[in-house]
Amino acid sequence: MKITIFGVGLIGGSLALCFKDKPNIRVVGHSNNPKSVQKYVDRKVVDEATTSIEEAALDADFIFLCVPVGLLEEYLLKLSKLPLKSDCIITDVGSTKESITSCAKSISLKNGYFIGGHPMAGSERSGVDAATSYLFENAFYVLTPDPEIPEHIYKRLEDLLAYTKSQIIKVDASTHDDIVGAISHLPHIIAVSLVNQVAKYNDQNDLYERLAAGGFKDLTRIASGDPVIWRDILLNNKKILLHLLEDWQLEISKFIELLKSDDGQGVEDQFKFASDFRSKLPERRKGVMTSLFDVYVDIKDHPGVIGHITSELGNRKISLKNIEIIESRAEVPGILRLSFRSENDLENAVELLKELSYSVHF
Ligand SMILES: NC(=O)c1ccc[n+]([C@@H]2O[C@H](COP(=O)([O-])OP(=O)(O)OC[C@H]3O[C@@H](n4cnc5c(N)ncnc54)[C@H](O)[C@@H]3O)[C@@H](O)[C@H]2O)c1
Ligand SMILES: O=C(O)C(=O)C[C@]1(C(=O)O)C=C[C@@H](O)C=C1
Repeated sequence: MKITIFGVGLIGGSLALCFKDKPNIRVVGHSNNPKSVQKYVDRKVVDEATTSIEEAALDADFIFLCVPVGLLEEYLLKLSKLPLKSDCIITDVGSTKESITSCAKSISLKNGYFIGGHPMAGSERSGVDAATSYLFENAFYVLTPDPEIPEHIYKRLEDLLAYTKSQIIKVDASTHDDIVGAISHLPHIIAVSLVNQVAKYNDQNDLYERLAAGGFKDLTRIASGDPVIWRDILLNNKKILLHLLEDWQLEISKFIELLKSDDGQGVEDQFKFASDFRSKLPERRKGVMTSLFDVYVDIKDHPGVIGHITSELGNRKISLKNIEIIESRAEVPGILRLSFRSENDLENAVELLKELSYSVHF
């Protein structure tokens, strides 16, 4: 089976890694740039790579379009003019679904079928170097098949995506764009605006930058997303985003009023409502930066404490996926976030840390 990936970046590269070395699968990457083609092969992200669209598409059983949203339709049009393998499935990973699914409906693919897709996992990083086979694990993977897509074709794509260990969910394209506009695109705009607001104050006094800590960093991680990727997403979902931004202005105005009128109860109510809603969100829909299997450990500020924890874990053959110092200031206890790849590793680590009298929480 041949799987072709156009755009072997964060998402395309991660998909390639999910499929590579699986039985009877050959993964082929495409790039316009001969140096990138060589890099994909050298890094073993794909089995083969080419700069020729025709060669990449020829005989492919599945084609994944993983380029920026603004290029998806162009690629689909090019593919529609090529002789595709019978029953070839073309899918995309774009963060918006309405325009590409309408485009697919308006053109006829020779022998092929188009099914829109969007893995709800990612990161602020981009490019093939950020790709990982774990990216989609436990995340939702949205598919937006046209009602006319035969069930057995849809099933073929669903079966292949099992390699991503994601959870497939079928949603219609326009509902997808409404919801993802609110839970992904709007937050990216807010994060960027907030960072830019603070950057202006920082021009006058760089203490802003130096004091920016947990809250600011947590809220603004996504402001580091790739500018071209986000330009395309926001312009493509402009209609929905303009409504959402108007609603956002109302939310902000609410706070202006509450503060102007010293309405402490109103402020409390806003926080309480938000906290109640947030606590109901599913525990884990992870990107590469978060994990289902995390534990937080309180650590005292003395030399060797991190080494002690990691070597004790190593002695018990518990492998760490990631380690992060959340807070570390002289004389003040800090917090260590330890991430594991499996529930079993997490449980063993927690047992060990408790034995060693560390205070752990989740
Ligand atoms: N970043 C995320 O968190 C995320 C999550 C889900 C879906 N997506 C979607 O996935 C797609 C890819 O995003 P990404 O984050 O992997 O970006 P990326 O920048 O890591 O990868 C984009 C790929 O497209 C290629 N590309 C860029 N411009 C090109 C051009 N002009 N011609 C040919 N190829 C070109 C790049 O070489 C790269 O391989 C986008 O449609 C995005 O909306 C992104
Ligand atoms: O985790 C992140 O950094 C992301 O931005 C991932 C994220 C999101 O907003 O949740 C970004 C874009 C996608 O299309 C899907 C997922």
